[in-house]
Amino acid sequence: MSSNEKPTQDLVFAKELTNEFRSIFSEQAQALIVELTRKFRPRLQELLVSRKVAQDTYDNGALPDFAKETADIRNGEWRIAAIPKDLQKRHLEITGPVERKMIINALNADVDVFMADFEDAQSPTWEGLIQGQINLRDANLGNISHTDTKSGKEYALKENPAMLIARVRGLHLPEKHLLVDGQPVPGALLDFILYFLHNYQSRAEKGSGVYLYVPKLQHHQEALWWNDVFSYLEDKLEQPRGTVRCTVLIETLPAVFQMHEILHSLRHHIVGLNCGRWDYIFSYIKTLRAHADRVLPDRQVVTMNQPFLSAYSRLLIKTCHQRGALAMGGMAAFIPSKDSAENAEILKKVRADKELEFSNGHDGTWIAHPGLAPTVRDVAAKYLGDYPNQIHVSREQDAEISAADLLEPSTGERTEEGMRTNIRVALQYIAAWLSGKGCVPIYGLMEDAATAEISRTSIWQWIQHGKALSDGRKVTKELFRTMLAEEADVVAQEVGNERWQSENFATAKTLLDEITTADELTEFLTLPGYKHL
Ligand SMILES: CC(=O)SCCNC(=O)CCNC(=O)[C@H](O)C(C)(C)COP(=O)(O)OP(=O)(O)OC[C@H]1O[C@@H](n2cnc3c(N)ncnc32)[C@H](O)[C@@H]1OP(=O)(O)O
Ligand SMILES: O=CC(=O)O
Ligand SMILES: [Mg+2]
Repeated sequence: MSSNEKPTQDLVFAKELTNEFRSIFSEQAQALIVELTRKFRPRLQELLVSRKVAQDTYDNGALPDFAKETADIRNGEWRIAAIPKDLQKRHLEITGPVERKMIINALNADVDVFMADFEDAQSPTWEGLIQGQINLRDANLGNISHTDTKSGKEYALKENPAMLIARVRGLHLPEKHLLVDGQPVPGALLDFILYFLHNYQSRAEKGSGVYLYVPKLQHHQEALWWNDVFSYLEDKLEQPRGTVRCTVLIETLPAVFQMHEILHSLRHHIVGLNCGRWDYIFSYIKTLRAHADRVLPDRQVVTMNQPFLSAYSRLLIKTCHQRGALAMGGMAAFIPSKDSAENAEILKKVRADKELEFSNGHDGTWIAHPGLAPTVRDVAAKYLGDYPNQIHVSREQDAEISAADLLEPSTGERTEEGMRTNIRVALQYIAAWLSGKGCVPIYGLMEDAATAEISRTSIWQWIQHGKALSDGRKVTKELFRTMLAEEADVVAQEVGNERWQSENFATAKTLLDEITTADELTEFLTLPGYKHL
């Protein structure tokens, strides 16, 4: 097949392609998008319906549990395919959106891996995503460079940059700018096809594969769908089985009960699981939305020390090591401060969080900012020394972790300050996301799609269950609306009138109001948000 661009009849672009974007949508790319969409979209649509069916059972009182039908897989003796050498050591991974400057900075940071994010850290604007594909193609070719238009600063790759792993979008997100047979192409499928097509050759020349993170799975059948997609494109492009190697984020509550099954479904393509703790907390709220006894307290107290989160991390490690897979830790949302005393406190908190992860048995972990690398490297070295990972450390002797442990209700207060902070954070994040920025610093923390989801669903859940704040006031729609008006004024003061007007704050306020006061929980804030992009 020629790789010259020639639009096919079956594929409709909502926007005219720029010359640069045409290099991404070659004739071959277009044909693959049509073929794989036709082949895999119907099954994906069924899987998304199954999510709703499962949620109905939880809304009717059932709790997630380990499935009887798959006990054989959980109890069987098997391991995933051997992990490629260049993926065995992942002590430290930095993450960030697929922006050109960030990619270069991340690949040059003192980390083992850069997770380039089409998901939580990336607002899915058409321009941002397709430019992101160009950026990652150039990064894998080793010829990425950038000049900052404001500062004039030049950016180029250092020798031996970090390993690049791309995270595709979640299965729920459509790509409305690209239609096949009149319907949007699944965003995740598009990200995968383009990333595979434009990078498999440069990766193979390095003796490496196409490495991915797969987010937000809710069922092992979804893992099987991905497995089939990977195999199909490998075969189509005559690449060996296992060219794609993925790490799956366990970041939904239903998925934690299916970790063996997910590893098994993807055993020829997977290398590990990751504790995506922020989406996991969001999913805990979402899945248990109807369960009044499991409503979470203030976001600030839902740390990895909460029993349900500790059980999740420990079970993930035990499961992975039993199957020869890496057990990756998650993101401490702290970012460095310019104030040295404040920064020392932040580093202390990051160190404590990472000590907990590595001492539990994680093989690596995430940071949001290069300034955290020395601290976390130090912790990794303490636990792993010269070992690439601690898969050899069996957790078989650890106590059983039960469904009850994974679902344990949390203790902690719901405070007025917690509620007001949730409102300000969600408002500012949604405004940033609508303006094309998927990850922003807010009040000293990294905020992205997953953390913002916790803020807004917490309030929704408090309203639905009529929970009381620590001062005795019941959380109602009226109380929320009063606070939203007040906190919007605070944010307007903080950001100034010009930014408030130009950066979608008014739209964000309306959207936050709608999704927080609706009686039906909005599945993802990015779905109604996407209508505005
Ligand atoms: C829940 C989850 O899914 S976690 C995964 C998704 N989230 C992420 O990926 C978060 C990634 N982190 C970030 O996006 C950023 O760190 C932010 C937005 C939180 C803060 O960024 P900034 O405000 O630019 O931070 P700051 O001004 O301190 O940056 C200093 C330098 O470090 C760079 N930097 C900061 N974070 C990163 C990063 N994650 N990767 C690469 N470079 C980075 C900046 O580009 C800047 O470079 P420059 O000096 O060349 O201009
Ligand atoms: O993707 C990571 C998370 O914590 O969510
Ligand atoms: Mg996530």
